[in-house]
Amino acid sequence: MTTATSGTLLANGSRIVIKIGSALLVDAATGKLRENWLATLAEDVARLRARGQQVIVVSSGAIAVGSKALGLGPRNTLALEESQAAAAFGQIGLARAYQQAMERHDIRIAQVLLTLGDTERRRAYLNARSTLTKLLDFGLVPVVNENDTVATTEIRYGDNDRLSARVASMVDADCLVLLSDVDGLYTDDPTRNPDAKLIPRVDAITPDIEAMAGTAGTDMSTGGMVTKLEAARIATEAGVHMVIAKGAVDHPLSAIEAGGNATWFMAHDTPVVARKRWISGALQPAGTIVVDAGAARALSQGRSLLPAGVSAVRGRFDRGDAVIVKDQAGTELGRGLIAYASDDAARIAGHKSGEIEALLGYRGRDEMIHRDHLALNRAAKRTHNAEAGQSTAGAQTSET
Ligand SMILES: Nc1ncnc2c1ncn2[C@@H]1O[C@H](COP(=O)(O)OP(=O)(O)O)[C@@H](O)[C@H]1O
Ligand SMILES: N[C@@H](CCC(=O)OP(=O)(O)O)C(=O)O
Repeated sequence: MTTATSGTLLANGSRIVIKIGSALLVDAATGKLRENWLATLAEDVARLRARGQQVIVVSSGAIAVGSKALGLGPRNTLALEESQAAAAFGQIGLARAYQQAMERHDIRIAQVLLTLGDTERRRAYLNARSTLTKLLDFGLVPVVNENDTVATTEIRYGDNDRLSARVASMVDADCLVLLSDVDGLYTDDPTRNPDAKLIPRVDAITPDIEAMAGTAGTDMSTGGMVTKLEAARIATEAGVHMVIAKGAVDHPLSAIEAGGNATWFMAHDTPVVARKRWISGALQPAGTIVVDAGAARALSQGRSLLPAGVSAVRGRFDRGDAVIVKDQAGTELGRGLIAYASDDAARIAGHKSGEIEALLGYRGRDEMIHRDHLALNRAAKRTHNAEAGQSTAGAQTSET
């Protein structure tokens, strides 16, 4: 991959998550936030937003700021309750610094504190996802950190590398940027081995790649490369590209786009993602299915389309053909492979799945389009997220 291509992945993504490490944001000697640097990051964020990109920041630094101000020792020497108290104190200063830096560009921020459990338990996950997407729809920049004060050993990440990857996967981001004190993954820890070489691109996180990762180089940070590779695995498996780059330069995002040193971890296409890409990009649609509002909302939650949610069938097609799915206003929601030929689809449209056999004389599939065969447009997913919280009861779709 050329550096131009890698910069393009950041420039072209519509949703970007940026993780900022403690060592970058906080001066180790004074424990003060690097406000001048933050100002250049805010300029970068404003530039991304001006071209229509949505941005989420995941920022570390609460413990580093709080522990210094409370006169406590380095982070790796603190007891859990000391670091939790330091985080509670430091988080206020952290949020204020982001607010001041961003409001110079008329960007409003919102604070979101999450634990590991919040990204793993389904209900909490769905709530966190809809809050984040609602904030993006409102035009805000969510600033996320771990909810250190409530997190017990079992439910805490302890590192924002993995948290940021979960957030990126949760909101269906295109690109996750880990800004660090190092400009990428090296063959060995470059702070200990001067012969270590930068690896510009990783397509698969093999045992050889894992063997290169060491722990953190400063006593302010946690995890080092080990948690960054774990983040890369979470992100790439969820279809999110990830890049590790040096943050300690002015305008660090511009530097990445300009093709500066970095390591890119390329997103995987899972079989379902690959099939959906093929459905939406390669197949010529033979007809159109119009769905009602409840079905449109529930489709965007990832459910299958049942006949009952279909209000019109247009065109002539066979079973297995690609069709366009539209809402009643005529907006394309996505494309999918239909389980019925057009005549049968028209006959069962608006009917419950249990009536299919009586209507057609054979027991076909319950779903008109199975969710694994439905490639939704991003905007359709966002519409749902913006409306999440509204009841989808009665929506004519299926969890299958
Ligand atoms: N193979 C490696 N390549 C690059 N850095 C490595 C490697 N192994 C260990 N490290 C260490 O990881 C550090 C970055 O992680 P960390 O200090 O946790 O940063 P952050 O605060 O940005 O999360 C580097 O400064 C380096 O000391
Ligand atoms: N939640 C913690 C940050 C945890 C963390 O991952 O820190 P870092 O390794 O510097 O990214 C804090 O705000 O201090």
